[in-house]
Amino acid sequence: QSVDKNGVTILEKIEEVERQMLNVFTLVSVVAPCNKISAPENPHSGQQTSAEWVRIVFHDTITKNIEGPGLGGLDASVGFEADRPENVGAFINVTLGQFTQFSSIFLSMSDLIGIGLSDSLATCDQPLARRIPLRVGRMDATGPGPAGVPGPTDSLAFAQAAFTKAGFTNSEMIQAVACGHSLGGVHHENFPDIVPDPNDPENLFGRSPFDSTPDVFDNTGVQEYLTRTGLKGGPLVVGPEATRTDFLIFNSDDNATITAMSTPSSFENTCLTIFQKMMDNVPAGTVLSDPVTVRPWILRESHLDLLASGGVTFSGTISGHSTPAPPATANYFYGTVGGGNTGQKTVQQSFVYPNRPNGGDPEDTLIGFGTIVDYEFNDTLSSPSITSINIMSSYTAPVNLNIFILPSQSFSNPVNGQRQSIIRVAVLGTLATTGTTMSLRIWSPNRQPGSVVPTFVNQNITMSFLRTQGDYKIYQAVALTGDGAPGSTTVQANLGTTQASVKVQTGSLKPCTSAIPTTC
Ligand code: HEM
Repeated sequence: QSVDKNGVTILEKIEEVERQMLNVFTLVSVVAPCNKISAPENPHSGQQTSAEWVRIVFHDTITKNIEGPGLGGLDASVGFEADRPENVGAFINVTLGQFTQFSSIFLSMSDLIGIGLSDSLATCDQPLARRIPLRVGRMDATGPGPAGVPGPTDSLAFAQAAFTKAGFTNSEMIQAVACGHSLGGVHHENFPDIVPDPNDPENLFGRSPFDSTPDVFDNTGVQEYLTRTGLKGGPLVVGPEATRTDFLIFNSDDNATITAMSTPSSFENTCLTIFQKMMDNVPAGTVLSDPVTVRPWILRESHLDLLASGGVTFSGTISGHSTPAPPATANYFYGTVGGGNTGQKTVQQSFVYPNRPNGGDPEDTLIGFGTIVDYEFNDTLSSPSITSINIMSSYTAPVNLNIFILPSQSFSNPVNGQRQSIIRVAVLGTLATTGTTMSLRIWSPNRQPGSVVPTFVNQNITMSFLRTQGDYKIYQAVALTGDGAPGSTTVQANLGTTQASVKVQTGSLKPCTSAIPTTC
C-alpha cells in the first residue's frame, strides 16, 4: 500500500475521516447550526460559518491550471493567499484557523476543507442532511498558487475563461455559482460599492443575503431569481449595474441551466455533483480514495494500557450510526491467534446524538448519519493471544499486544512555546532481547511562514529502557515537539524494523507534574 510523505496510508486517512465525522465534538460542532457566526465575540457581524466554509472551496479550486497543466486546484494554497484583494474578507484565515485544531498527519488541510464542505452542506440541509461524496488523499501546497479568482467587477468573459481553464463548462460555472450563492451574502464591509452601509447594529458588517434563506442550503435563490420575487437573485443580480456578475453568469445560456435546477431535488442533486467536482479538482498526481462511506460500526477511539500488576487493559469508544437508532447495547468479541475468540461481550450506550432531532439547538442538528450512538468499553484482557476486536460482526480491527504506547504513563507539557512530551511504550519482554533498538517517531505541527496552516515535521528518537512491568519492558523517550502551531502530534514506537505500535495522537496526554521529566 502506498504511503504519503508522512508514511500514512490512504486507509489510515479514510479511517480518521470516519472517526472525525462520527465524533460530533469535532469539525461539525464548529459549523452547526447553519446560521452559526464565526466570530463569537461579534454576534451581529453576519459572518456565517457555513457560508465561509463553502466560499473557501471556490477560492482554492478555481485557479487550477493557470500556472500550467495540472498545477493548483484544491490544495489549501489559499492559506498563503489571504491578503490578496481577490480574497477580500476574513474568511480564509478564520476558516483555516477553525480547521487547524483538527489537522494531523492523517488529515491534510485540503482534506479538512472537504470535510468542512460536507459538514456545512449537511448542516444547512435539514432534515435531509445530505453530504457530498467525499474522497480523501489531498496534498497541501507548500506555497501560494497564482492569482485569478474572478470577482464581481470582472467581465463574464473573464469568469468564463477562469472556469474553463480550471476544467468547468459554462453550465458547470452557472451551477457552481447558483449552488454557492444559496448560502450567505455580500458584506458592505468587504464590498462597499455593492452593498450600502445599513447602519444597523444588528447587521454590523452590512450583509446583504443572496436569497431569503441564507442559512438554508436550498433552491430559494434560484426560484427568486427566475420568478423575480423575494430578493430576485440578490446583490450580484439586482445590485449596481457594474457588479451584476451573477446575472451575467446565470443569463449566459438564456437561463437554461439555472431553470433545469429550479426544483428542490434537481437543485440538490446538481449542487452535490458540482461541489464534488470542485473538491476533486486536485493537482495532477494526487491519488484520491474512493468516496468514503462511514461504516455502520467503527472503533472510534481505543488504547491499550498496563495496570500496575502488569495486566493489559483495552478501552475506548465504539460508535454506531443508523436510522432508526442503533440498539441500546453493542456486542463485540476479541479474536485470538488461530481464529478463536474470548467470548461475546456486551456494552451499554453512553451517548446518543442527536437527542431531539431539529430541536433548534446546535446539538440537535442532523448531520447525515441518522442517530449516532457511542458505547464506552474498558476491558482487562484475559488472554495474551488476543489479536483483534470484532464489533457487531461488522467491523474488525487489529489489537497489537506486542508493542503499544502507554497513555497512563505518558505526559505532555508546554515548554517555551514548544511541547515537551514524555512517551512511554510497553514491549513484550520476549521480543525485547539484548541488542534491541527501540525508537520513537514523532510527527508534530510547525508553523509555515505566510499561512495559518501548519506543516508536519518528524523526528526519530532512540528510546531508553526504564523498567520491567509484568510481561512487558517499558521504554521511554523525552522530546521537544512542535513550535506551538495548532494541530495534533502523533507518535509511533518501533522495535528495530520488525514491530511497530499503532500511531497514537497525543492530544489527550496529561501534564507531568515532576520537575524531572523522566521521573514522571
Ligand atoms: C464568478 C464567480 C463568482 C463571483 C464573482 C462571486 C462573488 C462573490 C462575492 C462578491 C461575495 C461576497 C463576499 C463577502 O462580502 O463576504 C461572494 C460570497 C460568496 N460566494 Fe461567491 N462568487 C462567485 C462564485 C462562487 C462559487 C462558485 C461559489 C461556490 C463554491 C461561491 C460561494 C460563495 C459563498 C458561499 C458566499 C457567501 C460568503 C459569506 O456569506 O461569508 N461563490 N461571492
